[in-house]
Amino acid sequence: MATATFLDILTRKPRNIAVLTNPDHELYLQQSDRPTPGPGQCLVHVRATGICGSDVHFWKHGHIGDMVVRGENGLGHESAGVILATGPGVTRFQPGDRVAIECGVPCMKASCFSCRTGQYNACPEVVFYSTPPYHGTLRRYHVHPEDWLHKIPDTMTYEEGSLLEPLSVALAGIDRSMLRLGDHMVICGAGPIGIVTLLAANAAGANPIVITDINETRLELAKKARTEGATSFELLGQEAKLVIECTGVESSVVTGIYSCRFGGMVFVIGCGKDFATLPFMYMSAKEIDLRFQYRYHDTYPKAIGLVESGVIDVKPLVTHRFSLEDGEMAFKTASDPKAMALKVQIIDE
Ligand SMILES: NC(=O)c1ccc[n+]([C@@H]2O[C@H](COP(=O)([O-])OP(=O)(O)OC[C@H]3O[C@@H](n4cnc5c(N)ncnc54)[C@H](O)[C@@H]3O)[C@@H](O)[C@H]2O)c1
Ligand SMILES: OC[C@H](O)C(O)[C@@H](O)CO
Ligand SMILES: [Zn+2]
Ligand SMILES: [Zn+2]
Repeated sequence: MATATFLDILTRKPRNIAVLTNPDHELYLQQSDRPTPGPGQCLVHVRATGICGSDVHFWKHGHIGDMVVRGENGLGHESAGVILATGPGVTRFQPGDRVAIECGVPCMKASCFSCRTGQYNACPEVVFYSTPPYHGTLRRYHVHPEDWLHKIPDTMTYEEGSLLEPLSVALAGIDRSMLRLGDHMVICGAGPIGIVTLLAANAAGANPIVITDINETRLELAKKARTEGATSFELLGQEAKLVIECTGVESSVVTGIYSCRFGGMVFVIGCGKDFATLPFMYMSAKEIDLRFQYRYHDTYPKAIGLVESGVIDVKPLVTHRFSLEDGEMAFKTASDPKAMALKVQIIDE
């Protein structure tokens, strides 16, 4: 069965295709040869990839902070697929296994403080696929170290597998924000990160939850995506104990700060400008904590369990689907507010 899958796909689709950008802000498809898995690596046929706000940002703006697009750069880091072949020494996987790809591959050396202490998202040598200078996983064939692949159950779709990545961001944020049952909460921004944070915060017991956006459609999508049981969706009734900021836009961060109660916390997931002006002394007089999230560590197993058990339903996030060949159109849709997209997926059958 697995061998048939392998031969079938390679015969039908012998060439690798990827979606790339470059320092001139162009977006294009590029063909290349199918890679061969080396020791400890698996060859994955990437079946579903979601477009992240960061992918659009690298394309349109050429950088996020000091991560700069300096050459041709493949996009995409929210991917799931099926293993077609394994390299020498691979022990945990075999062809036919369905996997989610964790795109940050840290060094894991004992001499690396971040890796040694479990905060591998801070590894200075991390290869994060799609962050320059590393190509992304928005490609047909991708080789990946087996250690950073996560088996997904047969009941989980590839799309859900790819959504484990933004869910990982939200889970890491919820964890570090120390959200507690019954916390009054505001989420700024109803993009995919804001909505998946809404789903996770709802599951974690925040109540009530208010979500903001400047785009009505996004707020409607947030309402649709919320799970049964989320209450008091529109009225907080008092200042927030916790604000999770999912836009990175300065004015939104400031609004978040003014929504906070004495001793509350503004937890920033969104990526914004290099410098921001904040109401410094207001925060001081109200003892408002400001914390940040940078990617995630050790979230995939938890995310798989939450989706598999139905505690978090990520499916409503997907609004548009395109083939890999239509990758350019997929990015235009993801970045055009008139398209009213939330999560755009690129699918390769
Ligand atoms: N920290 C991390 O590790 C991490 C990981 C993934 C994504 N991100 C960042 O998280 C952010 C959200 O990602 P996304 O994919 O949801 O992006 P997105 O652009 O799809 O969503 C952002 C939303 O914010 C809304 N918005 C803009 N200005 C606003 C304002 N002033 N008030 C309220 N809402 C406003 C937009 O209308 C949009 O719906 C991005 O900045 C992304 O780069 C950070
Ligand atoms: O989901 C992961 C994020 O998009 C990336 O960390 C990005 O913000 C920078 O590379
Ligand atoms: Zn991302
Ligand atoms: Zn390291």
